[in-house]
Amino acid sequence: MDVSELLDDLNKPQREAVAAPLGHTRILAGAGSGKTRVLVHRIAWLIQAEALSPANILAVTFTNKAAAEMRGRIEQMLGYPIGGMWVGTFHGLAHRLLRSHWQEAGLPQGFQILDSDDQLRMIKRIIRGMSLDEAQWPPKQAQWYINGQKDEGLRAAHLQAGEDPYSQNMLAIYLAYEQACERAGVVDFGELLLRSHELWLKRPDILAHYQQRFSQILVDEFQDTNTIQYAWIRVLAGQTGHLFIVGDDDQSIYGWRGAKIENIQKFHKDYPDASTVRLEQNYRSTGNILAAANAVIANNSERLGKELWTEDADGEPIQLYNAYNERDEAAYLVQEVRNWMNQGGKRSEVAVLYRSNAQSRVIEEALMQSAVPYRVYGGLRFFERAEIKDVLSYLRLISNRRDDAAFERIVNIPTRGIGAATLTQLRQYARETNQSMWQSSVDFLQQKILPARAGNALSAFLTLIDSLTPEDDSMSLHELTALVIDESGLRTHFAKDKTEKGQGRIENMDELINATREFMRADDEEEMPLLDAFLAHAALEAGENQGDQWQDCVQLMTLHSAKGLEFPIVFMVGMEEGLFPGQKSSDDPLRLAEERRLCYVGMTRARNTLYLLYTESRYLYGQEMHPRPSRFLSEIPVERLHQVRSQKNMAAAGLTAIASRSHSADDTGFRTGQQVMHQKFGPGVIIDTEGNGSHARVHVNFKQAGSKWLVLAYANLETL
Ligand SMILES: Nc1ncnc2c1ncn2[C@@H]1O[C@H](COP(=O)(O)OP(=O)(O)OP(=O)(O)O)[C@@H](O)[C@H]1O
Ligand SMILES: [Mg+2]
Repeated sequence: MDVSELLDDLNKPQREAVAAPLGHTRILAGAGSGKTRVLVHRIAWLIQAEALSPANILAVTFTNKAAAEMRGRIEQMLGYPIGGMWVGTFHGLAHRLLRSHWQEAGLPQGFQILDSDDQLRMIKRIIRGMSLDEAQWPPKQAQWYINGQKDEGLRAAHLQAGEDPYSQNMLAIYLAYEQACERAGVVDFGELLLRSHELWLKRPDILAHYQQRFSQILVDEFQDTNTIQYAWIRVLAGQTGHLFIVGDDDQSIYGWRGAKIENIQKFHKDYPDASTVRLEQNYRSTGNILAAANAVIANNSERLGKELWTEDADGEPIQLYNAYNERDEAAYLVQEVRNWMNQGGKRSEVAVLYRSNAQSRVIEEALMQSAVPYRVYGGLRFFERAEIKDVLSYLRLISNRRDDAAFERIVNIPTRGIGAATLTQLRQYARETNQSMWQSSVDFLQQKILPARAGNALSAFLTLIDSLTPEDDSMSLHELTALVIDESGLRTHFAKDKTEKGQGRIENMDELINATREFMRADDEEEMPLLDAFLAHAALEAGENQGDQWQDCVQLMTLHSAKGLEFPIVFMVGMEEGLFPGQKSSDDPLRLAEERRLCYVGMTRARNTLYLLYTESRYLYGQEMHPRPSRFLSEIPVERLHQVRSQKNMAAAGLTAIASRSHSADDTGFRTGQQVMHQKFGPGVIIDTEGNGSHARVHVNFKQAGSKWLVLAYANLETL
């Protein structure tokens, strides 16, 4: 593609933006108006028309997937690879920077990334170590506090506790957490940005190097940057760098995680000479979809205000389906997907979007039963599954003995007789001597502090890790992974669990071996040991590459992770009050506005057909609900909607659909929703049933004991 062609498939304001003179540019425009397309063309323009080197360009995208697509698209346009360009997420880019400057940033060379689950465990331990009551000081709350401070660029040292116990304890936990991370040589997600930002501030020479290099900085989805991310960009741009930011205030959906819509306006104040381009033509959706989305978002106040129009025909009306319950909802969805496939459509052209991850299970089941391949983005991702994290923790400890989170996770998995008392002693010693758990263990063994049995068990564990650590690089990563799974005893451990769950865990571990076999280091990671590159990949990309990349799959994801994407067919499920908008948002105008933006994001993902589904009754989080239809549905002009079936039919169809399934009353003698009594656990409600005969199981939500799966043959349940 030569220079003139770069501008061919663009409208006038888009061309203006792509070919803008070097300087600061802000693009403010609604969904599907070509913002991302303009950003991609701009990069090609910088290289071709402005004769800049790809190495001068740094582009920030919202997901790793978007980054890969962007790179591919530009290479396709230019006809050659653009290795030197940096494109990635904020976290990915910050991570890359810290890998190159670990020493200057005060990190160990093999520092590992702590994902939010690891982080929570660590915080839990700290709270216990401080003898605080976990019920009164929930670890999740402390995690939220810590991450919130980091998003604002604040360390414990920057903060001052007030008089109240809340701020005092939170600050103390934050401080202890920072020290524990330091000791373990691990960084959490927020730390990646915070630390690279600090690195630049304390090392002007390093900053100058990057400022000289990255004269062009482009940011997609700017409306969802938080304080530290914006600060990071500003520092990098300095006096000479040029910023090209694109965003849509109506699509800001991460306020709950510290994103600041205001950054869009702040940008204008911080860079008064920036030119602003507005795009108003939508190229993605049909007239009906666009009109409906515009009508919904119009209910928000305090918008920067823009209208979108399309040259497209109205297209099909929006399909509104009133399901009987969540299974009926899933059954209808599967039926429509199959219709689409029968017409020659591809599965990957279909997206199912939900508000909460917990909604995916029923839909997954329905798709599975009909043998429709699907892929889940986000949610319980492959790399977040317990057994995978166990194996990864072994690998992490193999790579870095100071990784306390990994040590703690697997020291007694599978059980090897290292008890809580030993661990408490070790932790205390580690804190006092400011050493890792590993080093503390070594000291303990040398000084023969532990009783013989505990000492032997601990010593066996250390020997195991040492023996698994390769001495040279003659062993491939997947051989090492297989070895770890077998020698650690994890395989035998999980094989003892004969249920499907246990089987699934083994399959997952085998899939991990596949993942390590297929893993290829990125160009910029050549210096890094393959194992470390893989561990970083596992932490950063969790879930994004799940399933077989090449298989034609229906795409399942939360509304949040659908941002920036588009699909010919979109199903939005669970359009119900209490779920979407969520319960807590109903009486908080700010949160409600954010939910509405999320609805706008969801609707504008659809190109041709949009389905909105809601149910009369739903089991979620172990409770039965009888929700009202979402208020967002009533904000859509009726002439844009087509009610798919009448409510009465629906209820009947829903009932037969349920009765015809294996999960029905005939198999177990119980039905969902039934009240039961258990001798030990007390009263509860059946929330699911499966299997039959002696294998029949019921899932019961007990008032006191929480939810449990019980085998009917042994449960002695009484109906109430
Ligand atoms: N001038 C154009 N001519 C034809 N198609 C276009 C044009 N501009 C954009 N498109 C197409 O419209 C769709 C939406 O574009 P894009 O994804 O860049 O929009 P966006 O503004 O980034 O949307 P979002 O806000 O959802 O991120 C894409 O399929 C894109 O290829
Ligand atoms: Mg976009």
